[in-house]
Amino acid sequence: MPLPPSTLNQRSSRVYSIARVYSDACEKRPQEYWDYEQGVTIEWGKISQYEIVNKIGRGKYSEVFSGRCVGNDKTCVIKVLKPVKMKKIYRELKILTNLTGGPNVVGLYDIVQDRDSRIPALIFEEVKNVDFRTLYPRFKLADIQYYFTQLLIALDYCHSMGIMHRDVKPQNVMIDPREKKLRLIDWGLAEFYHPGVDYNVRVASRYHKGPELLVNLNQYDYSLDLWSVGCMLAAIVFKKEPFFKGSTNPDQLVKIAAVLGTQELREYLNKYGLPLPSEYDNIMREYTRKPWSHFITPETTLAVPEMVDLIDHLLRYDHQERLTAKETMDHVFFKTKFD
Ligand SMILES: Nc1ncnc2c1ncn2[C@@H]1O[C@H](COP(=O)(O)OP(=O)(O)OP(=O)(O)O)[C@@H](O)[C@H]1O
Repeated sequence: MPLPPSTLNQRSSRVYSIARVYSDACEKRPQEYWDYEQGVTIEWGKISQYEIVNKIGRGKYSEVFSGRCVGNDKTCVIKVLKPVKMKKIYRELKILTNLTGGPNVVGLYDIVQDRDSRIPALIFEEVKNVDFRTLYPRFKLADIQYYFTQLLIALDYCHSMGIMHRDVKPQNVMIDPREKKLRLIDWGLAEFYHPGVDYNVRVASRYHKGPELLVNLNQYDYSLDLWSVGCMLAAIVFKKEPFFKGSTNPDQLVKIAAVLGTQELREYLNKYGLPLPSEYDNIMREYTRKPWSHFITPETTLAVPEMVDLIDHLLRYDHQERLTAKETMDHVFFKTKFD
């Protein structure tokens, strides 16, 4: 039985931006692949198979525990979802089932449901993560090359599968340095990309939000994730965590404009025929673009020219100008040997 038409791939009446790569990744796959509106068929596992060991995290949308699988005594992570719209739960499940097994994507072992509350819990592989505030300050250029290649492999994979992560930030990149293992987690805000569709700009976490989200440019795409990668790299290299530290969402764009320039922001908006939202009327100032050398100090030994050039090609207002995940991996920074 064919599925009824979906609202998820309905194009806007004015299409002004389309992804430079993988724009047809969903359209070329069957509707069952991306349509989570009609509900998804879930093969529920047995909750009795898992035991909670202790609490390891609390997010906006979940409580996360380390756990044990009774059957094979393997450790796992149990993410108990908070009650949100079923549509959001279906989306996370559909995306995870499509991506699990992909390179550096956190592995989904099982989906179980509490008998009484019927609240779903997701069972994941556990990563022995070292907090980024401890790990990143110790990174040498070779470590950045290695771990960011792993992150870009995960991103290029999900983009090629028609999925934007939309919440890339250090807290969602689990790294086990002993095993040299990196896994991209938290697919709760991820979404399928369809060309010409207007997306909600209330995604990602403030410090890693791309300018497109802050100016209400709804036709964004995979390139949003590359802005967030640029923010992560700039924070590590210029020893400024986070690199853009806005106190509110509008202030986040002000912090970006103070580096990339206000005239350059206007040129970006003009290209796509969008106004600067009125919420900026009283807070945006005329900033001139700062050269990257402004952030170089005796401590920023990681800021070699290849690295600075890479950051420059990621932290671009214009989402269409940013390097894609693949282009980033091909950048000279990743081809240079550092010791
Ligand atoms: N597979 C895993 N291995 C190790 N730790 C994990 C794993 N999954 C989640 N965590 C921990 O739990 C925290 C919350 O998980 P997750 O980001 O998936 O939940 P969330 O409710 O969507 O969070 P947020 O509100 O930050 O988006 C993570 O930041 C991490 O510290």
